[in-house]
Amino acid sequence: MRPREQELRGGLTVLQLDLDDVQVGQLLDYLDLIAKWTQVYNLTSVRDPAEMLTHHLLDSLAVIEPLRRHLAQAGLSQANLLDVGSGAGLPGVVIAICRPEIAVSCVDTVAKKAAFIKQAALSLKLPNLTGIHARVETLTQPFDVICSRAFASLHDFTQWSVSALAPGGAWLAMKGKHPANEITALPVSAEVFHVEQLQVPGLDADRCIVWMRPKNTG
Ligand SMILES: C[S@@+](CC[C@H](N)C(=O)[O-])C[C@H]1O[C@@H](n2cnc3c(N)ncnc32)[C@H](O)[C@@H]1O
Repeated sequence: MRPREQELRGGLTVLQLDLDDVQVGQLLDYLDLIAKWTQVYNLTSVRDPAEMLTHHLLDSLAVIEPLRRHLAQAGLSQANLLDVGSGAGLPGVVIAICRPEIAVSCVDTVAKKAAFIKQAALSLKLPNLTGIHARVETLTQPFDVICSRAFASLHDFTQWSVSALAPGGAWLAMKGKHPANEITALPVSAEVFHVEQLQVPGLDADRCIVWMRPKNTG
C-alpha cells in the first residue's frame, strides 16, 4: 500500500464511490504532485499530508455522487464542467479523475496555477482535463455545470460566470455552513434549486452544495 492509500480507500467506501485501482493511483499521484509543486509555488496553504487528504481530496470527492445524480436527472451522459478559481485543481482535477466522461476545464487568474493543471493533465494522463489562465468573466464557452470551492460569494460567483453557462446549465457551489445570507443576496437573475448537506469522511465540519440556475425573469 502507498502512503495514505488506506485512508483514501476507507473514505471512498464511506462515500460509496466505486473507483478502480488506476483512479485510486491517480488520486494519490495527484496528492504527490501538489506536495511537489507546493515546495516551489504556493499552490495551497494546506501542507500536512493527512490534512491534504481530508481537507482537500475527500472534501472534493464528496461532490462526485451529487454531481452524478444531477447529470443523470438532467439526462446528460457526457458534460462540460468549468471549475472557477480552481487553484491547485480542487475540485476540478478530482472530478476529472473520477468521471472520465466529463470534460473538465479549470480556470484561474494565476498563471502558475493554470500551468499546474496542464502539468497534472499530462502527468496523471487525463485527456479530459484542461487548464485555462484567465479571469472567469472573460469566458463564453458554454458549460453544463460551473462549480467553485472556496472562491467567492454566491452573488459574485454566479454574476462573473453567467456568460459561460450553457442553456439549461447549473451552478454548483461548495460551501461550509448553509450560507443563508449569501442566498438572500443573490441577484434576481439567479435562483437556488437545491441545498445539499455533505458528510466528508474524517472531517468534523459543516459542508454543503448550493445548486443554482438562472431565473427566468421574463
Ligand atoms: C481560495 S482559492 C481556492 C482554490 C481551490 N478552489 C480550492 O478549493 O482550494 C481561490 C482561487 O480563485 C482564483 N481567482 C480569483 N478571482 C478569479 C477570477 N475572477 N477568475 C478566475 N480565478 C480567480 C485565485 O487565483 C485563487 O487561486
